[in-house]
Parts: sequence; C-alpha cells; structure tokens
Amino acid sequence: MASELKQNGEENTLQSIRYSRGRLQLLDQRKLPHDSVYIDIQDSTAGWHAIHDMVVRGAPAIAISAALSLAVEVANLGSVDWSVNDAISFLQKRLEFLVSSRPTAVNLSDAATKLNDVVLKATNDMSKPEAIFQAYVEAAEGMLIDDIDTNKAIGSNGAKFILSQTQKCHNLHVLTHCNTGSLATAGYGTALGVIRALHSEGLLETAFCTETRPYNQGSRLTAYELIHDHIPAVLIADSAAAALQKSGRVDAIIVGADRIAENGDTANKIGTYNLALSAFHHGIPFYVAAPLTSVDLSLSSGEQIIIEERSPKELTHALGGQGQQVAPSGISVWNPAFDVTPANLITAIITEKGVITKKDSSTTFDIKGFVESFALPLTNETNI
Ligand SMILES: CSC[C@H]1O[C@H](OP(=O)(O)O)[C@H](O)[C@@H]1O
Repeated sequence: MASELKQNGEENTLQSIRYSRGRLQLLDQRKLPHDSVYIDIQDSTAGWHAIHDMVVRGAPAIAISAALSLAVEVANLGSVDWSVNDAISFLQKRLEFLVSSRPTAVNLSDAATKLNDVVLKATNDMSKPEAIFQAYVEAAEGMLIDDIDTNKAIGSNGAKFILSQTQKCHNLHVLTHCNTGSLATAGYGTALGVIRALHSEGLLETAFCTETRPYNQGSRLTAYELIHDHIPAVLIADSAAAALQKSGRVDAIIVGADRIAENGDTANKIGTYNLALSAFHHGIPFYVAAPLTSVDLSLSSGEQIIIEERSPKELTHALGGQGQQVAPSGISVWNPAFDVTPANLITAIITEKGVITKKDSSTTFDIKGFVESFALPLTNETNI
C-alpha cells in the first residue's frame, strides 16, 4: 500500500484536498482569499459536514472529498470483528449518508455508485472484511489521482476547440462564472482548466470572472486562482456580465457543470442561465466544460434536476452569510444555489474524452451516443 500518496507533486496553496493514506485535510474555502487553513477530516461524518457547510465545494472536489473521508475512516478503524456483510453494509450506509450532503452535483452520487460497485466486486473475489476495505480505499484514492489527468484533458480539448471556432488566433477574452479551478477539483480545474490551457498556450488576453453572488466563489476563489497563476484577469459584478458582452469584449463564455442531463441541459451555479441567455442574444459561444462524471444519463432533460436551496443568510448577510447583516430582518428569501441552462443555449460541451457538439440542426445533444462511442459505463443516478 502506498504510504504517502503523491497528488499533483507539489505543495501549493491551491490544493483543496491534501491526502495521504489514513489522513485527509480539506482547505477551508470559506476563509479564502484571506486565510489558507486546512481542516483535518477524520471520518465520513466530518466529510459530510465539510461538504454541506461548503468547507469544500465544487462538483468533482465534493465527490473526491466524500470518498476519501470514508477511506480515512476505514483506514483508522483498527481491528473489527465484522463479517463480510457487516463490512459491505457499513460502507453502503456511509456512502448513502455522504450522498445526502448536497443534492445537485451528480459527481457525488456517481462516485458512490462506482465505489459501491468496487465493494460488491471485492466481495465476490475476497472473503475478508479487510480485503474489502482495502479495495474501497484504493478505489477512492484512484479518484483523487485520476481527476487531475481528467482536468488537463478537458483543458487541452477545450483550448483546441475554442481556438478552432474563433477567427482570432490569440488575444482571446473569455468570461467564466463561479469557481471551476483547482479549488473545485483535485487540481487544475475544468472550465478554469480550459482558461489555464489557453493562457499556457499564449492565446489568452483576459479572463473575466464574475463575483458569483451570493457565495462569491468568483471574487473569493476564481480571482484568487487567477492571481496565483499570474493569469490576466478582470473581476466583474454578476450584473455587469450582459453589458460586458454587449461591449464586444467577450469572445467566449466557459462555465462548469454540476449535473448534465442526457440531452445536454446543464445544472450549474445560479446565474449561469442568465449568462447563457445573454450570450445567445449577443451571438457569443457558450461552452460547458465538465468531466463525464458530471453526466447523469438517467435524466432525459434538466427538468428533473434537483436544485439545492441554501440558507437565506447567504443573501441577508455579507460574505455569503459569514458577515454582517445587510438585509432587514423578516425579509423572505429565495436562494437556489443552481439553475438549469437548456441545451439549445449551449454551443458545445467540453469533456476529457472530446467535445460534444449538436448534430445537424438539433437543439439538443446526444450525450448517450457520445458516451457509448467510447464504450464507457453509462452514468446513472446512484443505486445505493
Ligand atoms: C468544477 S466545479 C462545478 C460546479 O460546482 C460549483 O458549485 P458549488 O461552488 O456550489 O459547489 C459551481 O456550480 C461549479 O460550476
């Protein structure tokens, strides 16, 4: 067993997840950009709270953090007088509990389903609880390691495709929303990974990032990442995004995803739909960048995606609910954390396996066909 799991090989302040077998630390993203504080996560209960309270956030990051929180719990169990069935039941119940921490990002339930499959397969091959626990831990660790390669493939595919679609051969101005970088993944990022790839190829003039109220993932996290990587960046208010597009200073918009339905309808941070509507009006290409673990083929359209509603305090108090009260007591609040952008407003979906475009005059995507073309396991809602 690897005693020290090397992740992206370098210590940096953008590492949302720090892991070695038996130990998990999560960067407390609620304290960024001012303080870089890591919290020790001892078990799946602590993992659940870290995800629910947005210590860690971002669809891939919450899936990996959940998986690893149970891995450290298992690694530190010590000797238990359990049967094989006890071990399976324990893992399945903890995975089901972890999935309940946040409802919208499918990556979390996708990871739980895959880990459950690993556990059941291990049961067939081995007859000791320790062996089943070992199989679980190694599979969870694999998700951490694989994510960075996935994100770099998304970055490369996205940069090539965006360049192929624009008349400009450099000096691109790209607008992004929320945070989809190293802080939302195991490293490098998805939509922000595409921006990193464009920058590293010398193709990017400016990355515009929205502040992304009410939780300010853009002003607190994406701006932090862009400054950290010395990428030329401009922060704008969410409400300035349409005016910026009207000014002609945006060549493309690229966002992440929390759950993509079979037809390409995409749930993402609240405000994404606004951007897509404005992009459509201004004739600006609108791209979604996400790993295939963000696809939920069990949903035919975005109508069925559950949208998380978060605390009113995120609006009535500054700093996403952590600061002073700014709205009068007693005001009613509606605070959906995500919205759904219909496929007809999305130009293309950039994945680690390639870019999904619409066929002919279709207004929707055939994601099932894309996934099957790689003979990949079909992603469906968790079955645990
Ligand atoms: C690559 S992260 C995907 C997605 O997650 C973020 O939501 P949250 O910060 O609430 O976890 C945002 O919707 C990103 O686009």
